[in-house]
Amino acid sequence: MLGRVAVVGTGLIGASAGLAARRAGAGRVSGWDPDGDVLRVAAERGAVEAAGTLAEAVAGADLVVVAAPVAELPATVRGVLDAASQGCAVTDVGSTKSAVCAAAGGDGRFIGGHPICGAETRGPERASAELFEGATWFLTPAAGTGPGLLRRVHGFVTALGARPVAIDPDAHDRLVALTSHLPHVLANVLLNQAGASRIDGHDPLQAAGGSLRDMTRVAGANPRIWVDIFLDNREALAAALGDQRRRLEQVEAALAAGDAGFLARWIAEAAGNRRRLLATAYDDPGALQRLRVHLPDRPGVLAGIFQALGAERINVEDFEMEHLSTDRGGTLTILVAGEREAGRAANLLEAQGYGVVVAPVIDE
Ligand SMILES: NC(=O)C1=CN([C@@H]2O[C@H](COP(=O)(O)OP(=O)(O)OC[C@H]3O[C@@H](n4cnc5c(N)ncnc54)[C@H](O)[C@@H]3O)[C@@H](O)[C@H]2O)C=CC1
Ligand SMILES: O=C(O)C(=O)Cc1ccc(O)cc1
Repeated sequence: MLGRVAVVGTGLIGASAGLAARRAGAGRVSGWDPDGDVLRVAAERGAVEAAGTLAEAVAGADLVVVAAPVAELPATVRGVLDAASQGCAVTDVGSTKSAVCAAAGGDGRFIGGHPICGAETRGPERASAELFEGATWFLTPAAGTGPGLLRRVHGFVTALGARPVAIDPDAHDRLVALTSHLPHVLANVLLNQAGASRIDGHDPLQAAGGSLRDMTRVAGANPRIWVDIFLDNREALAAALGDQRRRLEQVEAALAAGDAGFLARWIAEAAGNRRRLLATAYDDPGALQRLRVHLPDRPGVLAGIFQALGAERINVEDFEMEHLSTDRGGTLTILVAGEREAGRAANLLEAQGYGVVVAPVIDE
């Protein structure tokens, strides 16, 4: 039983938490956001019941979820702890944990939190009750955390479909510097580098293939969130960037020396690491096959393909649609488990007149 929940900051993550809490049977979900329009939309979407003030939202709650931008979290969490009852658990969803945990000053009611999921968008318009399904959700219990309150936050995270993982706040910040903040920095660097270049009159962005698109999905993500995250985690991020620079220098040196052996070993090491990365999302990543299908830009084409695969009971593990232009159509990438299934899917789509390229996701 989730009891009464309050959400402070009803943007993308806060409103998603509200929707998911309601779906999981929370008694009542009240919400507050300093932006009246955001709060109104969150309420219209059924994520929260709008409260007039932070104190009104928090009054009578068993659990408060603070979902404000990282720079606002220390002061907001302190304000929530002042307003909340002695038996109320308080958590947050911020992308960094050290500063907000320090600001809570050892108050046993606060347990930091961070769901590892999201979208390159913001605001309650895009909120979804399913956002947290299957996601890792870090929690930072401390020595003074009350066991009953930890059980409440743990139960809340589980009820939203996520997997709670306990971690020390500083370790959390070093870990996400590597897994999330560094990739976001590099996505912006890659696009700005290609975007600022002209090669013999050509704009590289007009001629980019799948690798640039795949590596820059998160470029340009919500600056209201990401400026705060980069600055708040600047130490761990600087260390990660320093290590990155040394690794790039190794590649530069191998290129200068024509060291094919180094390059082959380096690629093989990355293939092994990619297998371990995918193993967290797929049961047998080695069996995954990637089908690339070029599609015309016409309504119903995608539905037709999925219906045909569904009728043959071919399970689509994952897919992505890359739209090129109205004239050039787009590329559909489908992941299917097993060579036999991939072959069946390719035959089916070729019989419908599509060109299909099949390749293993991990090329041994
Ligand atoms: N977007 C994502 O993919 C993820 C974001 N996070 C974290 O979740 C938090 C919220 O991010 P989003 O929902 O994506 O951003 P958002 O921009 O959609 O929502 C943030 C909301 O916080 C409100 N806000 C600003 N100052 C506030 C204050 N002092 N008190 C209460 N609310 C305040 C804003 O008006 C806005 O509605 C951030 O700390 C972010 O680091 C965590 C995991 C994933
Ligand atoms: O995986 C990523 O880096 C994302 O882009 C989604 C995301 C964004 C912010 C977080 O704090 C956690 C996950």
